[in-house]
Amino acid sequence: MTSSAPDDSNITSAHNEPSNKINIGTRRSALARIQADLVRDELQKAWPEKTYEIHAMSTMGDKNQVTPLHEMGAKALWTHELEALLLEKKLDGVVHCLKDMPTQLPANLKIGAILPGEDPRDVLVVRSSLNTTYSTLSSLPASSIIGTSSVRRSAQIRRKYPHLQFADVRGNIGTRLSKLDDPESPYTALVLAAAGLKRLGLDDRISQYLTGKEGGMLHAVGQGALAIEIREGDDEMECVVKKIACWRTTRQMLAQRSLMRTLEGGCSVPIGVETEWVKGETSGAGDGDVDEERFTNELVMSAIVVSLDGADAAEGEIKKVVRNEEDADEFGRDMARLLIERGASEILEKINLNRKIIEAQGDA
Ligand SMILES: NCc1[nH]cc(CCC(=O)O)c1CC(=O)O
Repeated sequence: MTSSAPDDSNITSAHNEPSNKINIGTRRSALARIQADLVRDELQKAWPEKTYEIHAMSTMGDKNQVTPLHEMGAKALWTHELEALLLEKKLDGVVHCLKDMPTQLPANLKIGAILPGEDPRDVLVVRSSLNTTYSTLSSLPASSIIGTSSVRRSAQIRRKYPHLQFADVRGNIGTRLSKLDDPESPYTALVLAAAGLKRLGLDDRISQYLTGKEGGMLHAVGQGALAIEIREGDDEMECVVKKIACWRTTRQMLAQRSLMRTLEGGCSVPIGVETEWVKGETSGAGDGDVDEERFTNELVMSAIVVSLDGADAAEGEIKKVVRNEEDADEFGRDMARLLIERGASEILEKINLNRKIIEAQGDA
């Protein structure tokens, strides 16, 4: 009934098949496959009469692990080959970590559904040989090397822990963990997303959970959430995936993505965010699950834009009633406006200018 195709050649045209067969695309990493299986299982529960096939494919982003991320056109690399198959109707939906999706999707594609979120936090993973000695960022000795290729992570850590150093680390989560533990490795610890580790059953590698309060680290926009990308106008597929969507997570994520879109930051720009539903003073009248919404219709968002060296930051926190997706979008724009008032544009302009100088010098 379900299988993982080893390569593109196994893909048959979905539009030639009976419409109760759903073709789901995903990347080839262990995590991507687990995520696709998770989505398939949920769909199967929601629509047991349909059949599902998962097509796992490697993408350019997976193959090229040498070129610095910000020089590769960033996020599109992980997604565009799968998106081409989606547009050709060889796939009906593509499962992504929402974090890896650009805020502006290609023409004729859209997010069909956002699923209930996994833990959105970043975590510290200390090298096996040292993880009984050190378990927090603050306990790491001076000049410890943190493996991360994310400027959002390194900039925020630099801000709070200026005695730490950083080195790039790339590859799937499994690859990164083996690089960390390799006796020859320079790394003392990595910072990773809790969601990926938990989905892989690697929670036992987590040394410290990082949040705004703990370690001064806000996570990436979209972190922890899975999204299903579909074609615009594919109303049938939209109806299928909407049944497994989570409206609460959807609104959080739309707010986060609206912030990022307004600030025009890609994944290579240090924007951190945290959102949480809290019990509001006003009640009822949402367009989601009214009973539940009565108790938690206010969204709190904390966000930060940091300079690469961690010296400058624009930060803010907003709490607001979010009753629908339009409110969520507006919430993100409000937060962007607040951060801009507090100097975010200057920080982002400086980062973009530095990148242009480096590119002009041909410095890979
Ligand atoms: N950029 C890679 C990536 N994209 C999504 C996740 C984790 C899972 C998620 O955030 O949903 C990861 C790994 C990481 O950052 O540690």
